[in-house]
Amino acid sequence: MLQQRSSSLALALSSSLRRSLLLQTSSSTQRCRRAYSIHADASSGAKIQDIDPTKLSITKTTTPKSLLPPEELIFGRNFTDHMLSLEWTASQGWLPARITPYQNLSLDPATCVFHYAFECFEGMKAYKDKSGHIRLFRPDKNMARLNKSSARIALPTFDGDALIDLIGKFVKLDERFIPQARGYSLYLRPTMIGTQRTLGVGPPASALLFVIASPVGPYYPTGFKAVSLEATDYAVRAWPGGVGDKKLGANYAPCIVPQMQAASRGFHQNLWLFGEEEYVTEVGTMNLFAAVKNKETGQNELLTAPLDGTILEGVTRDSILGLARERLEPQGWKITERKFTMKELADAADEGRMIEVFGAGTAAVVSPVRKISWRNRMVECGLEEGKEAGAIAQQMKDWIEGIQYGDEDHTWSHKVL
Ligand SMILES: Cc1ncc(COP(=O)(O)O)c(C=O)c1O
Repeated sequence: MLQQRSSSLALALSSSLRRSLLLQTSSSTQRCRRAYSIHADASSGAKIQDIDPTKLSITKTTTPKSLLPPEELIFGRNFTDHMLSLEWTASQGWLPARITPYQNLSLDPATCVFHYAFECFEGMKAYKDKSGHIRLFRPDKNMARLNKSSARIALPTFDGDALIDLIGKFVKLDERFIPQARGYSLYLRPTMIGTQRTLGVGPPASALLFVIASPVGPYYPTGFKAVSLEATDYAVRAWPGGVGDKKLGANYAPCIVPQMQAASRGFHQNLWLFGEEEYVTEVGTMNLFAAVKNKETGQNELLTAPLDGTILEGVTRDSILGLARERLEPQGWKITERKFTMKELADAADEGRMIEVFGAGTAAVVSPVRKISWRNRMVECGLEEGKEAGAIAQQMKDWIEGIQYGDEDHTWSHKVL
């Protein structure tokens, strides 16, 4: 029945978009410029529309889904009743947004997203606070990152505040899917794809931005479980001048085989190193933090790799750095964004200077690391026997969740009105 419903509701691209797909538009260079500078075109008087939230149309589902018991929620498997969609064409800009029942997309097999990976996405969450209000966590950061990602692959940019407004309306409509309990949230997946029907390699003249939502439970339902990592030295995820700092789907598929290889040897995730120096970069879908005692000064130092283009600019990473500078620095901690090597971590472990290591990302907030396999040895990451998290990881999770769930009033928490 589900299948029947999906196919009968297959999302047809609007007739205006179809028309524009048929039009042979101006030269690739011109289209590329438009994709990168949509706002400039709008301000110069051309009829290129940015997103206008007031033009939203809503078609509600006639077959609402039943809610799963919260303990049965599995990340990314179940979705809410509706989805938000916006089409873009090079000639018109952003067409009015639509909230419709959650449904299949119907795309020609020649659509450029299938051939040349014109796809970028975001991962963010909506939370219910104690008073029942919906809150988004730093959605402006996700909008800025999506704009950077889309611009890099010649997809259109957009007004981030306007999309936050629309996402708020979408989340409000599907609000019953957000359980009002600590640890639960609604995972939001804004996604943009190139929809031009062509095998020609060039900037897409049309795009689709859609947002779907999946209710999720706590990442660690029974408390933290520290993970073990395998440092990958035979493959690289990203390189200087590349696109590792953009959230492109094309960055993720090539990471699965090294991840599977690490899993086959009993590790939860692989840790991406870079270069002959074996700089520590990031893990799967998380940035990495290490707390060590500085060799020269003996000062406690919280380290993470710098934003040099080879790691994703994580919202959680930025939040941890902000909170650490505000709340740990006054306690004597040094907070550092710099390149550091796997050898430095191994030396810290060998010399009793390792305090703790943890991953940071939207899914888990923080993920404590017990050990890292590197060059046929195991680097222990400072967790005491029987402990699953260090004090800094625990403190960061508490601070960030306190803001996400509205226990602490903070400018990072965006209340959906
Ligand atoms: C490669 C990668 N690094 C880091 C992160 C963490 O980013 P954020 O904190 O914005 O979720 C993610 C998750 O989106 C990711 O996919």
